[in-house]
Amino acid sequence: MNIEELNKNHGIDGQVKFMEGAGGFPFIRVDNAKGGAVISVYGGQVLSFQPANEQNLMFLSEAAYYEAGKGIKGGAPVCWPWFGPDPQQQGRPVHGFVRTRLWNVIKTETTGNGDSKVTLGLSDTAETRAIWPHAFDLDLEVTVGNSLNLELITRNKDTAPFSITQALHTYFKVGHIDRITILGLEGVSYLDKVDNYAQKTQAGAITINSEVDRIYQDVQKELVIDDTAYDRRIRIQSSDSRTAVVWNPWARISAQMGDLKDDDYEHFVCVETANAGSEVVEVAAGGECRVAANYLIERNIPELKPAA
Ligand SMILES: O=P(O)(O)OC[C@H]1O[C@@H](O)[C@H](O)[C@@H](O)[C@@H]1O
Repeated sequence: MNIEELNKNHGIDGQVKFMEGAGGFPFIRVDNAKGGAVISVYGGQVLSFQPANEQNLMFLSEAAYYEAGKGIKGGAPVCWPWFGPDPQQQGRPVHGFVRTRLWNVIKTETTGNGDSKVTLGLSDTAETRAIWPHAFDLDLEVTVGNSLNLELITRNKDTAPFSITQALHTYFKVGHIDRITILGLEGVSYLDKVDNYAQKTQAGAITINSEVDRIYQDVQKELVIDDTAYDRRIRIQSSDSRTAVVWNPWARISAQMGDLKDDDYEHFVCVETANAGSEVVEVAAGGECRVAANYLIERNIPELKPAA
């Protein structure tokens, strides 16, 4: 992909700029009055989002790999057409294959309210059909404004239905893992991956003090990460998703992962907007399905302040 041509065809003066990023991958720098973002065309992956006068929303590992065939650790990887291990146990990659593909730039635009919108896309090729034998168009629409909006659209170009699971596997930056609470999953049942997929029920808000890897099912629309270290709340509003995945690797796994520093687990949590576990989506021939997440940072919430 030629950066000069990308800028000529899709750059927007002062707002959307293409550049060569880490690993030689094309990156997109988005800036407007409300916030900024960096998007990698490799992986179709937002790497950072920073509303004006705010800390970054996202964790991006300093030890991340920027190499063809490897996922970039951090930001918002796209897991598709399956979430987690290969559902057919054929040794295909965990979380599918689109996070390790170079996507196409479909279009860039400024919306009516001054947000910047970038649409990336990926379609089947002989190589993808050898991994997953279906014809598809996959689009990711990234809208950068006061909040960050991600919408993933799957179109089935085949003559037969296909089934997918999927996730927006976002890594949220937190002040310290000891100082966060995740709200909105109280009383919700989940599969506990660190306890052999045992089915459990969430008692109260989530706090994290050991490895957590859970698939929550029948989830309502809004979740909140309440971060008292950064004195902010991240509001996660999901559409067309009934599954939420909460993941923190904790110390041992963080130290084992080559693309995380030993203590990185203290500074992120993944709260993923998904269709996964028992929520498998069937897409009719010629049909489409969507999943979307909106991330908004709120600060200085009066009800969080101690009474005067
Ligand atoms: O592939 P990544 O980005 O390292 O993420 C891996 C993790 O992703 C999470 O979504 C899964 O629930 C975990 O089981 C898994 O370990």
